[in-house]
Amino acid sequence: MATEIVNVKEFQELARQALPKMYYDYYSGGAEDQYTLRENMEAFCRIQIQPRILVDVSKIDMSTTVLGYNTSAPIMIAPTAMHQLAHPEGEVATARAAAACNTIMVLSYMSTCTVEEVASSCNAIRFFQLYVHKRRDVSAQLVQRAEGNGYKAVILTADAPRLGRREADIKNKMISPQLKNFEGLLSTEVDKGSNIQALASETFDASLCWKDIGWLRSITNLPILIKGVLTCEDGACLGWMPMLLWISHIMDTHLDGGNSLPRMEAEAAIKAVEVGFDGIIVSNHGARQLDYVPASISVLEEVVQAVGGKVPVLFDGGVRRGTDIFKALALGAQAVLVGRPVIYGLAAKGEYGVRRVIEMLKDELELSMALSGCPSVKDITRSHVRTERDRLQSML
Ligand SMILES: Cc1cc2nc3c(=O)[nH]c(=O)nc-3n(C[C@H](O)[C@H](O)[C@H](O)COP(=O)(O)O)c2cc1C
Ligand SMILES: CCCCC(=O)C(=O)O
Repeated sequence: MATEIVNVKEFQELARQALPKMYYDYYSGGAEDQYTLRENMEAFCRIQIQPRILVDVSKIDMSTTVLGYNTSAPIMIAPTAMHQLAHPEGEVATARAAAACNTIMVLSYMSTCTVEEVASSCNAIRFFQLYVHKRRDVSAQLVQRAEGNGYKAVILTADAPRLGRREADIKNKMISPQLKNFEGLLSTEVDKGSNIQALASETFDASLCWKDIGWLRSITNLPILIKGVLTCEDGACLGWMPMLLWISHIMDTHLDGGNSLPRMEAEAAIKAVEVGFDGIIVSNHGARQLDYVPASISVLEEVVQAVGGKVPVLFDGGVRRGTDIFKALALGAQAVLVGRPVIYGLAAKGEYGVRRVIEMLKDELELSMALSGCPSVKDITRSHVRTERDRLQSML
């Protein structure tokens, strides 16, 4: 008899056994040295939980809202490309699992099932992730199809003017399937170099910048969130060195103020709000773009502070445990998105596997809340966690 799967991480090994190496490497890999890939998970380990005792936790309520939509728990499915390489039912299976768990799914611009197929497969609440294509009319058509098919928000991924360097994909000559969303719109059969790389360079508009957001507003009435903008060294410095914060405070107060590192971080967050985004996703793209950026959990708090509650802040990168979700909520995220574990569940056991992944994370979060004295998500506060920065500050 097969041994019982007891946590999300164990699905990774099942996926490795189920998938051709080329696809497993594509899903699991990160950029270059994969430093940030390791950091995304290890940074969670450096945050401790500070539980409260003797709180009535006989009932735990994990439900929350994201952009006004009710969800059973603050856990969403991150946009990840090409689910049919993991399982023949692809994104349709993922969406059905999302519906069964009452969780929000973000469909990738690079999906293998079409926007319409996913929409008609179930009643999951769906958001649509957007890459801005070099041919703007292609992206505009996709956004309008999503809006017409009941997707509730657009998530603009802003950390991919070019594709990160994933060396396994280069070695494996990773090939992407034909993406049905683009049938009749453009050819995705590109056969030079690493096909995935060629697909990306054919697609991504590297000239996209802040001033183009007006164009995006003009093509849709949906709320627009921005994903991946706020992960930079600035936040990590702030997290690691309280002295730098102090020095920067002095610089801000007494010098020109415009060039200090933490200020730049805050400005990026504020800019996203000023430009009119309806939400922010703190993300380093699962460590697949620029290597040596900080773990996304280590910059979350600075972003939350800079945004100051004006729009919701969501989070992704390295979430593998209910305690990870608890930590992200304590640091100010409204919900987390989960990327690879969902694909591993899909590869191992199809729709059922995705459901199990989400259920396991929900069960772990519920237990974490009970054991830390938090009967509802709003009871999870900043003082329920202790970060490295807190520990360093307490030494001063
Ligand atoms: C295989 C794979 C494909 C991805 N495809 C996309 C994509 O099409 N669009 C996007 O915005 N992000 C994409 N991402 C990034 C995820 O949305 C998310 O930021 C990341 O997976 C979160 O980290 P985690 O995998 O540790 O949970 C992809 C990630 C992976 C692993
Ligand atoms: C060209 C496919 C890009 C999908 C993506 O965002 C990723 O693999 O991280």
